[in-house]
Amino acid sequence: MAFSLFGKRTPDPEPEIPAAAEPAAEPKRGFFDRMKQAVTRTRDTFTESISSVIALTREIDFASLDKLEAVLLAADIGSATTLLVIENLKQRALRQGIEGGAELRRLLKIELKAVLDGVAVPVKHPQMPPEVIMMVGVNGTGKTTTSGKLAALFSAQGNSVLLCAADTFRAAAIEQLEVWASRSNVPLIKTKQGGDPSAALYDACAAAKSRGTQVLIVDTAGRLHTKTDLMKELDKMRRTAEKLVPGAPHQTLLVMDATTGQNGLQQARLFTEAARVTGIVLTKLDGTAKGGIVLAIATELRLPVVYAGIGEKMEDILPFDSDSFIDSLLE
Ligand SMILES: Nc1nc2c(ncn2[C@@H]2O[C@H](COP(=O)(O)OP(=O)(O)OP(=O)(O)O)[C@@H](O)[C@H]2O)c(=O)[nH]1
Repeated sequence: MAFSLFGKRTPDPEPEIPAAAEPAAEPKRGFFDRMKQAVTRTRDTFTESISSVIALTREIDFASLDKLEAVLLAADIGSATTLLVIENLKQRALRQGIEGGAELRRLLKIELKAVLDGVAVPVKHPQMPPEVIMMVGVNGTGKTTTSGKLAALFSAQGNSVLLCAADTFRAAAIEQLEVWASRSNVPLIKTKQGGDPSAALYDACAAAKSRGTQVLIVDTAGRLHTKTDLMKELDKMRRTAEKLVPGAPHQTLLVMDATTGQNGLQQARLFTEAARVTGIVLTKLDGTAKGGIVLAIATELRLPVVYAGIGEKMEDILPFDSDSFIDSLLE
């Protein structure tokens, strides 16, 4: 993956936004290593709780699977996922037996991957640029940061990118996005605080079309108001975008904070009902033991996690991949 985007470094006008790493400061780690590092705390908790079952050398019986069920229920993977996985393992045990802990671990990995792969949806990229990506979600989940990181990532992959600051509710969000834009050398369209987000989006769509820009990333406001208001605002934005760009927004990414665990799911539901969400960006996967929420998202929201935020720096974003995630969780 091309993460070689840190040659240029602009001075930091806003100290609260962590600076991108210097090329020499971070050794180039592979994708898997970065995912593994990010889920360290989740893995530690998970491994510790299931170790007594996984360590068994005798054939796995229903009592062991009930024990596994109890520890999975206590983890953040959610009850629906747990019940599904345990039921499948019990069927398997009945049919052909499960030799011991090592075999159980292998089967558990297969089951958990199947949960994630069951909701993977291919993105419908537009035939003509721009591809419009709208970022939605509750305050503080990391929408602005993620918009900046994605702009840098897509641009490093050779795409022309435009950022749109449609979070006109919080003045600092516009300034924050400006910093990210200048860091990644990506142009930005904004309006003043309190302005109409749809007006900013209209200008951005028009600019992206006339400039032949490939990707337009739209940072929206994250305030949690009533579902009706939220729907109205997001609907208006969608209609505005579609007027100028057929099929826009092509992706609506809901940004969720992994540290909020199961609580975040409830708020996420509001957005999935109000905006036609196509995928999840799960931020702050680093430093939380609640990474198992990825599985609850799949079972309960029926949406794929498409990117994972693994830190505060510009390069701290990974395209999500179920194999790397589950292999990192259950080495
Ligand atoms: N550790 C870590 N911190 C993150 C990550 N993503 C975002 N953050 C931090 O989370 C905080 C909130 O991020 P913002 O991007 O301002 O959140 P927002 O959703 O745009 O907030 P509003 O504009 O109020 O809606 C910032 O301090 C970010 O640096 C991540 O993947 N890991």
